[in-house]
This record gives sequence, C-alpha cells and structure tokens, in this order.
Amino acid sequence: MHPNKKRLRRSMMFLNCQKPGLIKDPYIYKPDSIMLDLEDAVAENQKDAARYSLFHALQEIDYHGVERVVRINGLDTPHWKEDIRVCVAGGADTIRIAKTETAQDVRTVEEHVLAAEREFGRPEGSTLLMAALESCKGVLNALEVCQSSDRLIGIALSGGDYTKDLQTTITGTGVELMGARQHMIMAARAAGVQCWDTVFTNLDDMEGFEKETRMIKLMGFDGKSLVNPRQIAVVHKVFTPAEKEIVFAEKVVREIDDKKAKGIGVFTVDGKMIDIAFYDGAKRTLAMAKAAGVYKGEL
Ligand SMILES: CC(C)(COP(=O)(O)OP(=O)(O)OC[C@H]1O[C@@H](n2cnc3c(N)ncnc32)[C@H](O)[C@@H]1OP(=O)(O)O)[C@@H](O)C(=O)NCCC(=O)NCCSC(=O)C[C@@](O)(CC(=O)O)C(=O)O
Ligand SMILES: [Mg+2]
Repeated sequence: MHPNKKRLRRSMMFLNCQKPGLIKDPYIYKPDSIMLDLEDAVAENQKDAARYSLFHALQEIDYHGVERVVRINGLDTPHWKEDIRVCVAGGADTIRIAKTETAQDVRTVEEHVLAAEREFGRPEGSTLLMAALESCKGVLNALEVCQSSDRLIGIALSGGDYTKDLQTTITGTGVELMGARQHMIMAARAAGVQCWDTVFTNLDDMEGFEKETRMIKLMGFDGKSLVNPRQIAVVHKVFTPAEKEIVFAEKVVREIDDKKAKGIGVFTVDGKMIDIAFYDGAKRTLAMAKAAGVYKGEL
C-alpha cells in the first residue's frame, strides 16, 4: 500500500491556482492538505495561466510536508487531460477528480495518470487519487467509486454542486445533505477508504461551522474540505482526540489486553461496560492522536 494512503486528513483547504498570492505559502496555516484548484475557482479563460502557476509552485515551493492535492477539471471538459499531465509533471501528491460519477471515471483518470508518470519519469503508482461526488448519480455510485482503484484514498462530498443537482439549496441545517453524508460514509467504510465532508462557505458564521464540524465528526467523517485558513483551527480542535479521550483509550486497550489474558470478556473501565468491541475504536483514537502529534505513547 502507498505509505500516504491513510495519512491524517482532517483539514483540506482549497486555494485558487489563479492567485499566486494564495498558493505561495499556505503551509503557514498548517492544514493537513491543501487543494490547489484548477476547476471552478479558476475562470474559463485563465486555465492555462493557472496550470502554469501550479507547475512552478509544485516544482519550487517547499510546502513543509503539507499534502499537495490538485483539483482537476471534470471529465466533461476539454481541460482534464492537460491538468493531469501538469499535476504529474509537477509532482503533485494527490489528484482530486471533480464531479466524479462512476468507477469508470476514476479508472479513466488512472490510465492518464499512469501514462503521465511514464512520460515524466515519476514512479508508477506514486500519484494518489480522491473523488469528489457532486451529483445524485455520483453519490448513489459511492461504493463502486470507492472500490475503483488502488490509488483512491477516499471520496469527498461537494455540497454546492450536489444540492444544485438535487434541486434544493444549502440551508445550514444539514437536512438536505443528510442522506448523501450517511450514504457516503457507509460506502467509504465498507471499502476501507477515507471520507470528507463538503465546504462551509459562510465565513462569518464560525459558530455554525463548529456545530457542523462536530456533527460530521460524530457521523464518522475523516475531515472536511475548507475554503479559508480561519476554519483550520476549529477542524483540528474537533478532530484531534482530547487528553481525557486519550487517557481513557489507553486504559481500554491495556484493560482489554490484561483481561483477555485472564480469560475475562466483559468488565468496566471508569464505570463503563467494556468488551472486545471497544478495542479497535480505542486503538483508532490513539493512532489519530499520534498522527496529530498529541500522543507519544507506545499503544
Ligand atoms: C473565500 C475567500 C475569497 C475569502 O477571502 P478573504 O481574503 O476575504 O479572506 P480572509 O479571511 O480575509 O483572508 C485572510 C488571509 O488568509 C488568506 N487566505 C484566504 N483564503 C485562503 C485560502 N483558501 N488559502 C490560503 N490563504 C487564504 C488571505 O489571502 C489573507 O491573507 P493576508 O492578506 O496575507 O492576511 C478566500 O478564502 C478563498 O479564495 N478561498 C478559497 C475559495 C476556493 O478555492 N473555492 C473553490 C472551492 S469550493 C467549490 O468549488 C465548491 C465545491 O466544489 C466544493 C467541494 O468540492 O467540496 C462544491 O461543489 O461544493
Ligand atoms: Mg463543485
């Protein structure tokens, strides 16, 4: 498996490749990933210029370990093939396929990525893929998309285009996105890939943003697409295990190991019933805390 397939991706911040001022130093905000956009943030007559800036940014800027995802234009446009060549030539870590609808869409992109890796002398298989689902058809096909390629790290809900296709609007209540969210997270978990929630565009409503972030964390998402650096700290706070969760998870792992050796299946930790079903969740909390740099223990 590619070493970065399962890396921590709580915050994935979009930035417009048309704006050199944005792409030159976004690592200062410490998102887990940046998403350099060639798609909808870039005006139709600026696609070549955006690709040019992207290539030089990928080649020349040290992003200090922040994952460099590039969002390419959809397969129904004249742009995506050249987008892929530039991403691979520049050395992007991951390509986000806009408006993905089927497993075949991912496989088509994969073929072109492989051809570009050969053309530009990049290691074969080094470029990862993620799929943005932005239509009812795409969301309904979530499971086949999740199972389409070994390069695929996960799926992302794109609420703006999705609600347009659903013929509704984003209300902030989450009602209109609930079905897609639930369906996508189940598909991702069934296939063993990651899943990210859509952007929250009202930058003046930080309270609403935090509420939504807490809700999608509870639903099981791995993180969220973002549009602004102000949103990063909130997502990291919500998605990083707190000290008391880490202490409890450590106790659960130790107690289950200990009781298993003694032939005991069910018992309590801090007054809560625990059995083997809690083991993986506790391990996941510790792995996430370790990846986020807040846990140095051995478990
Ligand atoms: C919204 C706004 C213009 C506001 O700007 P403002 O300048 O008013 O913001 P301020 O907070 O004042 O900025 C304070 C400081 O941060 C800097 N700064 C701001 N944003 C930064 C950033 N992103 N990266 C690095 N730096 C940044 C800024 O330069 C300033 O730096 P400085 O001057 O030095 O202090 C800006 O954020 C922005 O452009 N966002 C990204 C928009 C974008 O890419 N949209 C496309 C993707 S969504 C889509 O397509 C829909 C979707 O497809 C989604 C899906 O797929 O999920 C679907 O279907 O739903
Ligand atoms: Mg979109």
